[in-house]
Formats: sequence, C-alpha cells, structure tokens
Amino acid sequence: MLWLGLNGISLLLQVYNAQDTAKKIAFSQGKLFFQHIVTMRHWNARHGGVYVTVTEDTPPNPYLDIPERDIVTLDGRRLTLINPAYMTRQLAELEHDKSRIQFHITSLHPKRPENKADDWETSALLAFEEGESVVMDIATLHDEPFYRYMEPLKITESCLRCHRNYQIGDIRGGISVSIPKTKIIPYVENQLSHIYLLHAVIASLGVMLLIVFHYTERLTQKQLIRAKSKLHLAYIDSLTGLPNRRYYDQYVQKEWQRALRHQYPLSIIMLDIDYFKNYNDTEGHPAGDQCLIELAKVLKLFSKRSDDFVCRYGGEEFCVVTACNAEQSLSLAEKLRDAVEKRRLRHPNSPVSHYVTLSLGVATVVPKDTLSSTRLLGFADKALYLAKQNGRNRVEQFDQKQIDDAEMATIAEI
Ligand SMILES: Nc1nc2c(ncn2[C@@H]2O[C@H](COP(=O)(O)OP(=O)(O)OP(=O)(O)O)[C@@H](O)[C@H]2O)c(=O)[nH]1
Repeated sequence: MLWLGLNGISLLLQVYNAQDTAKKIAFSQGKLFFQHIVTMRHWNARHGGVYVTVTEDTPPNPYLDIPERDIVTLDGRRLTLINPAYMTRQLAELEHDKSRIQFHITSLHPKRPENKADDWETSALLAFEEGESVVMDIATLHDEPFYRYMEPLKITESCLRCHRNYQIGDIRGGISVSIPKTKIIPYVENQLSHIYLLHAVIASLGVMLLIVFHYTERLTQKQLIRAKSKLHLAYIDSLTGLPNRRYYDQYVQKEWQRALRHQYPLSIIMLDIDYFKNYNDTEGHPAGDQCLIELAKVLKLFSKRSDDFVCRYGGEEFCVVTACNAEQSLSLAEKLRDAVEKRRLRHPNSPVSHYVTLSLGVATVVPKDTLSSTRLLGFADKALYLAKQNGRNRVEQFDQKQIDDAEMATIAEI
C-alpha cells in the first residue's frame, strides 16, 4: 500500500513537473512573439510607416488621420500608409490563420473599438499601471484553454510622431499573446507518456511483489503451523494434553543437570490408577480414556508450581518431577492421592474403593555423579510397587536409607 501511495505521489509530482515545463515553454514562446512584434513595430515607426498597395484586405486605415495617408504612384497605383498599429493587426490576422496563436494590441481606451481589451487583458493592463512588467496565466479564450502572455507597450521616440500626447516610457497599452494549450501539450506529451509508462511498470511491479510476498508469507505461516503441530504431536500426549514420555526424557535430563550443578534435591512421583484394567473391563475403554483425561486435569491442577513437571509416562502411569525435598514431595503425592479420591470417579469393580484411586511412589535425591535420573525414576517405581503391595490407594516413599542401601548394593555388584 505504501509502495502504491509513494508511486502515486511520484506520478502526481512528475505530471505537475511536466505541466510546469509546458507552461514555461508557452510563456517563453509568448515572450519571443512579443519581442518580434515590438521589433517590427519599431522598424515601421522608424520609417514613419510604410506604404503598401490598397487591396480588399488592406483598405486605408480609417483611424489614421493624416493628410498623406493615401497616395497614388506615377503609374497610377493607389498606396496607403501602414502604421505600426495597422501592421500589428494585419500580422495578427495572418498568424491566427496560420497557427491559431493570437496576438492582440490593446489598451484601456482604444481608438478602434475592435481593439477593446477582454477581461483578462483588462486586469493585465491594470496590473501594468500598478507596476507589473509582465502577466502570464492559463485562461479561457472563446471557451478554450490558452496560455496567455502580456507585456506593456511603452512609448519610444519613434512613437511620438503619431502619439504626441505621450512621453517616452509612458505605457500606452499592451500586446497579449495567446497560445492554445493544445499547441504546447505535444512538447511534453512524450515526457508524459514516459512518466505514465514508468509509473505503471513500477506500480505493477509493486503489486506483483506484494502478491509474491503475501503468498510466501502464507506458505511460511502454514509451514510454521505444520512444524509446530508436528512438534506438538511428538512431545504431547494427544489424549490428556500432558507432556509424553519423550518430553519427560528431555526434561528430566536437563533438570537433573541443573540440580546437580546447584545441588538442590530432585523428586520424582510415579503414580498409576488402581485396578484400571478392571475399570476398562467394566466401564468400557472410552470411559477409561475419559477417566485418564479427568486424572490429568487433577494432576495439572495440583502440580502448578513452575518447577513441577507432570507427564503421562505411558498407559495409565503418570509421573511428576519436582524440585523439592523428600518431605515436600511426600506431601504433594499425598495431596494428589487425596484429590483423585475426592474426585469420586465411580470404579464399581475396584477391590479398594467405589471410586478411582491412585497408588504413588516417591523418591528424592540430591543429584551426584554416581546417580542418574534413571536411577531416581527406578527408586520411585520401586516405591510405587511398594504402595501397590501395601494395599493401593496410598503413597510410599523410598527413603534416604533405602536409597543408600540400593546404592551400596550397586557398588557391591560392581
Ligand atoms: N482406556 C484406556 N486404558 C488404557 C490406556 N492405556 C493403558 N490402559 C489400560 O490400563 C490397564 C493397566 O492394567 P494393569 O497394568 O494390569 O494394571 P491395573 O489393572 O491398573 O492394576 P494395578 O495397577 O496393579 O492396580 C490395561 O488394561 C490397559 O489396557 C488408555 O490409553 N486408555
């Protein structure tokens, strides 16, 4: 959008520039015309006018009131005197027929009514009286736009012969030069067509780039979403929405290393549903799935500290990794057991309760090089086995002594 906007602004500026060039060309042509006419008038005035043969197109000038205006040559030809004003009129008619460029000698009080100034010329003449030396503008003439140029006519010595009431330098009127706009436009038309073409190419290029960018962006977004969902599928259990075993493996490794570096305790709680096979058998597999979903919700709710990590380890086995000591992890395990029991999910075929219950095994160690997260998980699993053995719906903890014993046994084996 910005691209198109800038392109539009540039187009407007360039078109304005081209139009301005057209104006400058027109006004310099106007000035040239004016100067030519003034030169011709001086030449005429310097010779006190020139005699030409009287014809239908060149009758004697009725506004020229001098005795020797008309003469007859010895061979009988009738001649009439052409003064600068008459010459200007005739040249204007010729030029208009040839090129439609008009020049008009006029004043605020012309002798000849046809020389009367039009509105634009009148305001230009008034401006000259105010001291303006030139007036130029685009104005309508006979319903057509024209570049109009006007300069004042000043009395020179040669003018005084006919215009005796004036002094040298007086403004006696002016000559306007009017050039049809259509005569100048071709000068800039080529430039304009280049401008239009260039901007059309730039705009289409911009639109094309925009489309390419848009589709690339959409493609990247799609790929990103696909990659994210692949990653999600790889690390999140689709039934419960909890991290899966793969996620657990990566997480516990990192946590173990961190706890090893900073020497703080790390606990694992392993838990599974009591007699879940019976549950599936009586309630059906879909109800079993629902039960797992409900259990996941409770686990998430009660393990919401930032360093509690809950995952579905596999089947109906879940696991909590938490950076807390033996006492705290035992308390958390007990809370989980209690919460699930209180959730009162019916389990009619359970020998321990009418409701779904959990067995949980807890193990805590401060990591050291001779141990590993796998061994810690093994201790939690052993504690879970104990909980099952000791009647289910209970928490068992693999205490420090049991851990030390297990370690000693391993060393002895080696
Ligand atoms: N509905 C459902 N059942 C599952 C899923 N994953 C594992 N199970 C079931 O969980 C049951 C686990 O049974 P067992 O290992 O015998 O254990 P249990 O019946 O819970 O007995 P204890 O653990 O000794 O109390 C099996 O019947 C599995 O089919 C699952 O995603 N959905």
